[in-house]
Amino acid sequence: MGIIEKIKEIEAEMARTQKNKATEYHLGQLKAKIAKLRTQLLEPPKGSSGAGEGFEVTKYGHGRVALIGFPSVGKSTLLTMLTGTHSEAASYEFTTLTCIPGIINYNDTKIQLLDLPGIIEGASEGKGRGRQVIAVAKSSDLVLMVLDASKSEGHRQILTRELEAVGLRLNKRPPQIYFKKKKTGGISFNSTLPLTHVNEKLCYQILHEYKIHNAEVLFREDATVDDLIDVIEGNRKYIKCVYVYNKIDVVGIDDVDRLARQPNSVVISCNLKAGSSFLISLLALNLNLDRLLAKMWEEMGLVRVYTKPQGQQPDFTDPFVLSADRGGCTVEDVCNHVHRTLVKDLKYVLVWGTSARHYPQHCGLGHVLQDEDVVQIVKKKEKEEGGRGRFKSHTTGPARISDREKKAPLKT
Ligand SMILES: Nc1nc2c(ncn2[C@@H]2O[C@H](COP(=O)(O)OP(=O)(O)OP(=O)(O)O)[C@@H](O)[C@H]2O)c(=O)[nH]1
Ligand SMILES: [K+]
Ligand SMILES: [Mg+2]
Repeated sequence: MGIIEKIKEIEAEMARTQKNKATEYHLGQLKAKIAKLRTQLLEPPKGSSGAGEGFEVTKYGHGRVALIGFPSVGKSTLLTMLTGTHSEAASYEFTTLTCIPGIINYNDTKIQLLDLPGIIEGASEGKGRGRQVIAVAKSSDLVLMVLDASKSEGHRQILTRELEAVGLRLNKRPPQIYFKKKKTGGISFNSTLPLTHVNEKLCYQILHEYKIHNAEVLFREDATVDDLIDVIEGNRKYIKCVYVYNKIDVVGIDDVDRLARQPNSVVISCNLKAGSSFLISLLALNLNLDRLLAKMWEEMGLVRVYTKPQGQQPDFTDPFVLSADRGGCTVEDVCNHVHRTLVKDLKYVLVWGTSARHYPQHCGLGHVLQDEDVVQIVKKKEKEEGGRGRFKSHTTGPARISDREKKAPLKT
């Protein structure tokens, strides 16, 4: 029996089993069995890179965004409109067969946008090009789930299920469960609060299913069995998702209004034909793509940091772009962007902007920067070479670092 058949069989058994106190252990065990099989399913066939032909696109720019959706919802049309890169669009399904990259220039940053083939129900089991598409989604910083505003709302749930089945978790944070495998000592199970979904026995049973007999488990929130399995599997990818309802030109204003009010959603139209009603043309004058870009930017959480040479204005067209998800946003991270060895030469930085308590603030390596902050990097050498004098002219406070900072020079 193949893996998919095994999953189907267990799913059928779960559907048959009534949910109650007496069956919760059995159901938990079945969930763990399915999770293990799904992980097996994800392992690339021996000898392949896993990506698949036409899907190996090099990362480019400051972040990667993937367009995921059913066929013919308008993914390619949207890519062409946002990036200027042409991706074939047509009224038949599966027009796009590979991964097509484009670049969005936004707020002085470059964001890689990837057009992908449509995926269908069963994609997680390998239907269509589902597996390749999902692998690309996993490599992204943000997923734009493109939906057809005129089609069933169930599509959003079906797609979410497909992505969840392969370990993607949309707009969720990792469960607050500490889990560590041990060599000996048995299983220690603790929680910092009363649990309503999982107890010690259920936890043991799940771990037993994974043949784990020595481990430390600490629940820091009232997590579920599924959360526990996610933590044990350890291969889940937590990724942000914006739901993009396209083709609002073909639905009524009430539907547009309802969809636009859903969390993490943006309504757009890529196809404003001459025949559209006056109201819709007004509403879609700019097709709401600017709103989509703004939402995308907000969700990516990119942090632009401008460096200011002494005695000069910063170059506001050329930021260093950092991200908490990709490498971090501290002064140290900026230094590493500027030059590999800068950290060891750094004395401190002066910071202007929203992360600073006063302007400029003296900061060390650990200081966390915010979008549009300006930094001036002061190196140790500059002082010895008489740089301190020049530097002095830019500070409002004393240009001397305090004795405390001398002892722990790079900590704030
Ligand atoms: N009415 C309307 N039609 C649209 C809109 N956006 C795209 N279309 C049309 O929808 C059809 C499918 O568009 P595509 O861009 O090929 O869709 P896709 O999601 O890339 O499709 P696949 O690559 O086949 O998965 C085309 O005929 C587009 O012209 C829109 O906002 N409104
Ligand atoms: K199409
Ligand atoms: Mg397409």
